[in-house]
Amino acid sequence: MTRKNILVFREIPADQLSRLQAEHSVTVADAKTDRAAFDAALPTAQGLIGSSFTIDAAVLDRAPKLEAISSVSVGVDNYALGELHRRGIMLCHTPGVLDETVADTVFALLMATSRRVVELANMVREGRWAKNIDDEHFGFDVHGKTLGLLGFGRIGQAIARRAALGFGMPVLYHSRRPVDLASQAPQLQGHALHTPLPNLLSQSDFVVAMLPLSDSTRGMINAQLLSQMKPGAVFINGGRGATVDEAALLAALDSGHLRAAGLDVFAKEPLPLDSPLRTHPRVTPLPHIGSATHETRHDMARLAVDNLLAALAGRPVPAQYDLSAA
Ligand SMILES: NC(=O)C1=CN([C@@H]2O[C@H](COP(=O)(O)OP(=O)(O)OC[C@H]3O[C@@H](n4cnc5c(N)ncnc54)[C@H](O)[C@@H]3O)[C@@H](O)[C@H]2O)C=CC1
Ligand SMILES: O=C(O)C(=O)CO
Repeated sequence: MTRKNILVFREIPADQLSRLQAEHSVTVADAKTDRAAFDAALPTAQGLIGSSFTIDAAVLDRAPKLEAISSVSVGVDNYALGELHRRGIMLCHTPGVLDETVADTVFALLMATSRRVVELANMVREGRWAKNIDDEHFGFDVHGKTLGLLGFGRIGQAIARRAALGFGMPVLYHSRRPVDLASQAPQLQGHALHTPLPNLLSQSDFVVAMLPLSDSTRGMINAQLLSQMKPGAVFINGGRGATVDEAALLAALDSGHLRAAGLDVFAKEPLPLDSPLRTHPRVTPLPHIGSATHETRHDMARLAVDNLLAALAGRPVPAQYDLSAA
């Protein structure tokens, strides 16, 4: 079998790197921290594997031999999809293996915002627990409340299962099209309802965004949408930061219309030090850790390596991203 040139543009676990090295010539050059080495390897690269780096037309122009990119992520918003399609370069990603872990993270944000976990833990740590806790420190229940999901795909449904089956929460969802629960998510039958967006927003105690970033979702969660949310509702974003107008979100928090926000993702990451979201007392910010467990990051890397090895060998690829609509 012909050995091909693979460029690993963000570190992957050693056992998965070895699988690539067994079959191909591999260069490891972090695109963000070792840019010169990355640039030097691009002209001969036939396969790329990594994540969290923008691969646009300018990068592709310098990679004339490229056959396939394997992203160690399910989201593909940092790739120039139309350019990949036009140039006949395959894109692979890691759907499915991270669903449960990301849903856990979203639930951590639901609990943290509602029960004021970070704020009250800090009160104890800083020696400010001076009297019995009373209503000044009370939170709000999560169980039994209504959950509105923007995005009801693989991860949205994993969140819905936790909410409906574990926390007794009615689930309303908004997606591009209704999901046939009987065949695709039987556990959610009778628990989740495809709901017109205005109704979902006005009825939900928690609105969770689990949307991909695309032309249709960029800035979708804007002032108008936020104003339709129930007064006192909590907003959680586990999808992509740029689906939200962050200034409008801050205004909705400051006016008291929204009670709190839990954010794993931001329009700009890492979150700039001068972002008011970083220190806002009613925002729980996380550094994009949705899938960041040892087990799941390893599973993602393994699937990404499976994808790339199959793509370069011309075998069926486990998780190819469909570029035909790009
Ligand atoms: N915080 C984190 O660490 C992570 C974030 N993500 C983000 O979550 C996204 C979703 O992942 P999956 O559930 O696997 O994707 P999916 O493709 O299974 O589901 C996407 C859902 O969004 C809906 N949707 C898309 N465009 C829409 C629009 N314009 N209006 C209404 N609904 C729309 C679809 O109908 C579908 O229900 C990823 O694309 C990624 O950006 C994924 C993994 C980890
Ligand atoms: O997979 C993704 O899209 C992420 O954001 C990180 O897991």
